[in-house]
Amino acid sequence: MEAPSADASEAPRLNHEHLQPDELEINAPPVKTTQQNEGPGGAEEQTMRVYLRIRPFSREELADNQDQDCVVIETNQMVTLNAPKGSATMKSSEKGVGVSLHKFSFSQIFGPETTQSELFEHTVKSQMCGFLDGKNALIFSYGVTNAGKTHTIQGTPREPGILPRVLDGTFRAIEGHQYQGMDLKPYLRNDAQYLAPDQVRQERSAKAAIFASVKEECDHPRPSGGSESSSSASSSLSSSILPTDQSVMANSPTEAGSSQFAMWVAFFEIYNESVYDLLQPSLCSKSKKRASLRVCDDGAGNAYVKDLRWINIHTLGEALKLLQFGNKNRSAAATKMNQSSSRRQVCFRSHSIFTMKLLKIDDAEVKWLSEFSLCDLAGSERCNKTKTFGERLKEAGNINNSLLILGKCITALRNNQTDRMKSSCIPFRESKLTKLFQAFFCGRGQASMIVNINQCAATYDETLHVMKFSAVAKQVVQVIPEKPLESLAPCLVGPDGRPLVRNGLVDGQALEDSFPEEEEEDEAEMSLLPQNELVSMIESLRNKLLAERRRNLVQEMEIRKEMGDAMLQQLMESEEQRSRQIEELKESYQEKLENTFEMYKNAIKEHAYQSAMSNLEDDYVPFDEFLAEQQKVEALKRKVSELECAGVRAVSTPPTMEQSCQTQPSKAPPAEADDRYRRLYKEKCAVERMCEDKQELIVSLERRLMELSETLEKVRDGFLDKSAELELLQQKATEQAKSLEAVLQQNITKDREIASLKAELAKVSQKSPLEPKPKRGLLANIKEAVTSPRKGAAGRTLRKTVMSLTSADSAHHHQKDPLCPSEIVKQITSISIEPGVEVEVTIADA
Ligand SMILES: Nc1ncnc2c1ncn2[C@@H]1O[C@H](COP(=O)(O)OP(=O)(O)OP(=O)(O)O)[C@@H](O)[C@H]1O
Repeated sequence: MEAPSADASEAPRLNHEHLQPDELEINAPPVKTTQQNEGPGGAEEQTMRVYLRIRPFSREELADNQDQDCVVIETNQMVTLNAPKGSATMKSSEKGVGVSLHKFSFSQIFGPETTQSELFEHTVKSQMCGFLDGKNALIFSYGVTNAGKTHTIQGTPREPGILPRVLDGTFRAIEGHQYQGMDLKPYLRNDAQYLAPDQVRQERSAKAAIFASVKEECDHPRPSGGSESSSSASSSLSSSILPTDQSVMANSPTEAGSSQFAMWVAFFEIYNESVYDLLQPSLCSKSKKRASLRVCDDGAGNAYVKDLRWINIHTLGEALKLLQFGNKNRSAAATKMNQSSSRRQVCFRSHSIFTMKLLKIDDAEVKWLSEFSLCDLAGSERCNKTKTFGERLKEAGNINNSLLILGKCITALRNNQTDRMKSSCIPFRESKLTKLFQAFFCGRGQASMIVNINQCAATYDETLHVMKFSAVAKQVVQVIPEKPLESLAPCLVGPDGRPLVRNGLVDGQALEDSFPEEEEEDEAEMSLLPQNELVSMIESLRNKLLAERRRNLVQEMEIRKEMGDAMLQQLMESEEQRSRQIEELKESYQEKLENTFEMYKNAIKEHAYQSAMSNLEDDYVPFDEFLAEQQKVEALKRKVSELECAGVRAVSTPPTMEQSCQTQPSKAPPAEADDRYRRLYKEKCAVERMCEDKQELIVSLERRLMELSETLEKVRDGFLDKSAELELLQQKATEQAKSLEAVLQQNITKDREIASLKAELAKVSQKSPLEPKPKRGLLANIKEAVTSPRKGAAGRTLRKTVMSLTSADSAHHHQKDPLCPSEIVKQITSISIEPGVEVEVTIADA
């Protein structure tokens, strides 16, 4: 194992001591990475080729800060994975469980800059050459959703993937040697069937129907749910491959001579553990329910898909049309893998398998038949991370289950090979996928795997899981027999051992009769056995059944646990969301309440002011006027006193004013003085009258002033009363807000209790899953808490909504604005409120 880099070893969590023995074993470079050993009988022994392809970051991912150096390519065979902060791996390593750095070795690593052509040259091309020489090959792409599996297998019109390149290479190699008849067709898994003329006609019309519907699609394109296929795909694909891959020309089948080649293809998917033909013309309409196909045994231990449609093709264009047709039928879904992104993208939810069969025909005799399958596995994903539910959860469960079984098979194969003493059963038959690929793992052909990963920090844990899986796969040793090719020629024998091939051709009807379906064949074989053997067989079958059931139970538990976890997570999240909503509601209610009180306060103040002003209006004397009157009085008083003084000075022995007025003068004054005296006396009397008038006016004004002061006093008292009432209302509102808060607190406590009960429920459901009970909406609870009358205070609380006030009492006023403050004030003042009676006012939301 390569030593970690200096930087890595300095980091506290990255040293070797933290590496688990498991990891050390996984990361150990395989003994037979590139070398091939000679097996018994000249068989070729080699480890399974496992390639790693790292896809480049998308612009969105870079913007989302997904580039955290999680994947570091050390050499072209060694890669290091560094756990990013926040990943489950990092969290476990921080707790001292596991490590944050993992190293993995591969047959070859292809970085983000690798082109499709380079990938093809260094991975699949050798297998394609083997295919042209009669060898079987299987390529499967494995990785999490959105890791680039489909891009690797199919590619785009501008960057064709390995499948179009294999097709292109094959057609170039057999160019000029194509078998034009359609009467020799693949049959079962390894054999060929001779077709009668009417069967040939059926084949031709089936093919024509598919191409017609593809043409229709091209003429009336509709939004594609899958890959980037388009009407121009075939031509652009073809033109983009042709100039680059000239080297393929050199790989024409060995000793082609006068031999001819027929190419047949099939395209199917495994979705929710059911096999569906993707080349069924009726499928495109999607109106009919799809018929699932059976996986049967051909009698020689090879699984095949019964009734699968095989189409004879002669050009790359035809092949690409079929690919395009099949892609439209694939089960896909829109996913949001990137947590922070709202962009959804279509991802395939099934394993798709495109199989090519090449028949080498010499003098109307099938010399050999080779098979090349490309399997685009559905993306493995964590249900709880991607928030899958319903149908998606079922799909994810099936995908994860079939990948789990694939992993089990590979692990069992590796274990059996490393410790031949402990040969354990390999569970190929537990899933359709492994059942179909079993032959490849047992030496029927070369299998290789392309592991696709992205470098996103968000999917680090899943990527690590994929890498661990591939590390095990890489240690599987494949034994491929080096038999002469002729011995692999299609051949069938019946139960009596007689070959069914006549003149190199297979009699289809005889085959149908001789090889019933799997179950029937088992029965037939068993009936030939003696009774005691049958009993022991039954016993062993029963044991197997029990073991199988146990395994299934464990698997079911695992799946249930994962589903339970996902549901629990979802529930917790919805609880969190609800608590947030409650908080928001609480805040908005409080704000509304405060606004309402502010409005009331202002309205009451205004009302008090208005009423004070209207009282004042009646008795109002402008201040200037009042001052002017007072000044006049003062002036008059001054004049009186001046006149008095003047009178005293004018009369030498002046009588008192009273004497002068009431008695006759005792001595007659001289005439001049008498006149003057009289005049003065008159003036004095006039002034006195004026003084009296003014005095009266002053008195009356003073009285008015007193009255005004009293009125002002009253108004002030009224205002103080209103303020006191307002204070009371405010206190009431505060109490109400507190009680609302208490109710909300109770609700939150109840929600917490519910959450803890759910957690318990989830735990219990791991043992015995229960249906989750429907819950009462929290909003309903809040509404009820808010609207239900408080007990105890019922007798003292007058409830009246402004809405009802406005509608019942003054419906004709302010119809469009029920919360008009002046209207509210009027309504309030129209209610006579007894002292000590609380008024609770609820503002109904307009
Ligand atoms: N090597 C690459 N270079 C450029 N773009 C790539 C590469 N690999 C993948 N992509 C892009 O990444 C996106 C996801 O790729 P793709 O659909 O092949 O993923 P997938 O693993 O097949 O996903 P799923 O399993 O969900 O179907 C596509 O937009 C594809 O074009």
